[in-house]
Amino acid sequence: MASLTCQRHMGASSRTAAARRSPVLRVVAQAAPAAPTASHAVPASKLIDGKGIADTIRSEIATEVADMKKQYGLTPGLAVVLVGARKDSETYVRSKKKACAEVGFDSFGTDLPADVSEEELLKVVAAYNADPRVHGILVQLPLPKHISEKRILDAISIDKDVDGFHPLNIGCLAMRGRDPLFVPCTPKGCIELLERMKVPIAGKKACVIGRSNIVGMPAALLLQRRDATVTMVHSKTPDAKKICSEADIVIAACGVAEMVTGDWIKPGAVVIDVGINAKDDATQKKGYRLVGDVEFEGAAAKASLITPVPGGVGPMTIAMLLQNTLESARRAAKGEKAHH
Ligand SMILES: Nc1nc2c(c(=O)[nH]1)N[C@@H](CN(C=O)c1ccc(C(=O)N[C@@H](CCC(=O)O)C(=O)O)cc1)CN2
Repeated sequence: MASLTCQRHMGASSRTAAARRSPVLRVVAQAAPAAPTASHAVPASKLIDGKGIADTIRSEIATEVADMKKQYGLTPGLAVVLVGARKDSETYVRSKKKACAEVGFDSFGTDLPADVSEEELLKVVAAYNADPRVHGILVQLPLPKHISEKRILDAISIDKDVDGFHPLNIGCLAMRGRDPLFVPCTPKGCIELLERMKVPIAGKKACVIGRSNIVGMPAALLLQRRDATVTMVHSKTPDAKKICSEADIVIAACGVAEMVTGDWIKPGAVVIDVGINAKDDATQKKGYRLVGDVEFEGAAAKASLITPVPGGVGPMTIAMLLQNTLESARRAAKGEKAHH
């Protein structure tokens, strides 16, 4: 096992299975006719424009990449590994590669069939671990059932773990006096939205709904590191609504479409919705529309600020991935490496 010195760097079931990964598309059938598209009815001053903020971050990154190329002759490189042919995963992988091209990164990709063996996948990861052109490695989740996600994520070099899912990175996130090399992209994006919107976090009550390894748990740790008083609620929490309705900041990542209704929200609270669910909507060309884990209009009526779905947290996930990869390339340019 690697012995890690990571203080050097700083930076920052349908129901339950979906909640473990996020933001991810979940399909929700709906008998009643579709409601009108949500964010139209809400004043712009209440909306957190995740897409706009992500675009700003991406152009900041493009400038830094150009500088890095000039100063060090180094181009950041991201490797994206896709196993199988899930439509949503294919879309996210395509978006990641496109985002790389737009900011001037090199991107590397390996697409493997759904029945690939764990050993083959481990070989691909090992090759990217050893490739000096690659500064970040991302294995798109979820993986097919026969592959141990744990084994694959553990195999990614912590120096290149731009998803921040390696247990050593998560462990450092959880410990006082330690900093992870990388923070998982979706929760990092949630905090970046709060910070760019100048939402005070220290001393505030925060409620994180959902306890997944990739969103809920790291989001709670990040809020706590910023001196919020954090309560995590989940499917076994008695009266989650009451706890949530006392929070100044709500991060909803439970994987249940529109579960968080207006009566969960304290007047003036800031609401960050991580969910992405497809809801039948006959008025839409595709026959569905995307909704979050928050019932948007009801929550927006109570909140001071709220993220829409789509256009909220989702685009930030990719912006944070680029940020993590850039940071990894910067460390490589400076010859920094975690101790193994
Ligand atoms: N290895 C990883 N796998 C997965 C992660 C992850 O962070 N690392 N997260 C999710 C999926 N995801 C990135 O991979 C992701 C999800 C959604 C979006 C996004 O921009 N969503 C848009 C809507 C897109 C649509 O129309 O469907 C939005 O919310 O506006 C980006 C990335 C699971 N797997």
